[in-house]
Amino acid sequence: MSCNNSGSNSANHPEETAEVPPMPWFGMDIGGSLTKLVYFEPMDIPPDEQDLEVETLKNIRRYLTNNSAYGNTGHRDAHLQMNGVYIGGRKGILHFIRFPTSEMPNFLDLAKSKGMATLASTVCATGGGAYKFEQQFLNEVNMTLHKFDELDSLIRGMEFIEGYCSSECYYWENPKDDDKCRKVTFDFSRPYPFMVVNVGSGVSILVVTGAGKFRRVTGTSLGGGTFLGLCCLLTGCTSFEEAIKLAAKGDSTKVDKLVKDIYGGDYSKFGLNGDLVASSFGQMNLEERREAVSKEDLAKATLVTITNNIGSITRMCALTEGIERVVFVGNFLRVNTISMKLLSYAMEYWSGGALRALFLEHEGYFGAVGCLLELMRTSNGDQSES
Ligand SMILES: Nc1ncnc2c1ncn2[C@@H]1O[C@H](COP(=O)(O)OP(=O)(O)OP(=O)(O)O)[C@@H](O)[C@H]1O
Ligand SMILES: CC(C)(CO)[C@@H](O)C(=O)NCCC(=O)O
Repeated sequence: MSCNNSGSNSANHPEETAEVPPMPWFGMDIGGSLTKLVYFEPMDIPPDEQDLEVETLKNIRRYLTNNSAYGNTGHRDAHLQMNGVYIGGRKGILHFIRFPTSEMPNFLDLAKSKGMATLASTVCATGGGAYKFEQQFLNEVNMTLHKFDELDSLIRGMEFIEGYCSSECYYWENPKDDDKCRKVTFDFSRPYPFMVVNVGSGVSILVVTGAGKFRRVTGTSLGGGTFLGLCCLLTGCTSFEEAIKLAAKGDSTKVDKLVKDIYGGDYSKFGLNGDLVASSFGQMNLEERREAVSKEDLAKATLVTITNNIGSITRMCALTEGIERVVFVGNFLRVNTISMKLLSYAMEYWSGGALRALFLEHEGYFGAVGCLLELMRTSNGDQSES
């Protein structure tokens, strides 16, 4: 990940250097589908401190940084790694790790086996799971979770990373044209006001008006979890990656009813192009149509349905709020250029070019980063939210 360190966040914040908690430094976002773990690996350990460093701490560092897969389901996103980051007056590397939240019992076993319970470390967590798993963390690894709000953490993490990486923010140019479509870096140094659409299991839509100033406008339960759940039901696939691969090969127009299927062409009076979806899954009431579709078509139709619904709600919010820039984040967008391009096109098309869809490279990790930053303010643990 190419990040310049000249952003405003590369300066050491006074509150971050005052008194810092003992290592290891983690930020954890325990979501409805995925748990995101951001680990700060210090690169400036003086030799005398290296000698003093407890074996457990060294082992944890080695284990996390030497592997990119943990068990069957944990992954480190090495392509997102950020070098030369200053946090809490220390210089180091940020590592980005994820695993399914359903694997939490295995994660706790692993943490126990690596000796986490013997370290006097503060663990900061956000996301619903910080509340749901609080007791398990205490009982099984003797860890008290310091909990932070997921949306506060999200915004804090976005501001930090955007200030660090000049190429973090981008948009898709010519999203409808496969030959001309390209990813273009967007200068997001003067961002306010903007909207954030966080597409996780469910979707939260926020309006951000200044540094750390935001409100949650609305949300929808039809999100990334819905796409994956429906796709598993309809196609028999068993993972997000598989669902996206199927969708990439499918044709949703065999599943959906288009305006031209109803009108025979455009519905010109109200500007509805014939190729527009009039009714998602609208062909599937007929047996012969059902027999003619493949699981690839069904996966694509599911992806298009969920994405267009998110796009439609977003557009209405942006209109109501009078906002022109929308940043889409969340792991639903992971390896999912189909949805990013659809959202880009939909924002542009329906707003007559006024709205721009923006995306961030560290798409699903901002909550965990924000949480790690909060850790710097909790050396004595008194900032935790109840
Ligand atoms: N490897 C994966 N396994 C499961 N889901 C994945 C994976 N990669 C991407 N996804 C998608 O990302 C979504 C989860 O995104 P994210 O991690 O941002 O949300 P979350 O924090 O789990 O959910 P919420 O914020 O609603 O609690 C899933 O619903 C799925 O659509
Ligand atoms: C419940 C959360 C905030 C958990 O991250 C998220 O999944 C969400 O915003 N769901 C949508 C809830 C709604 O209908 O507004």
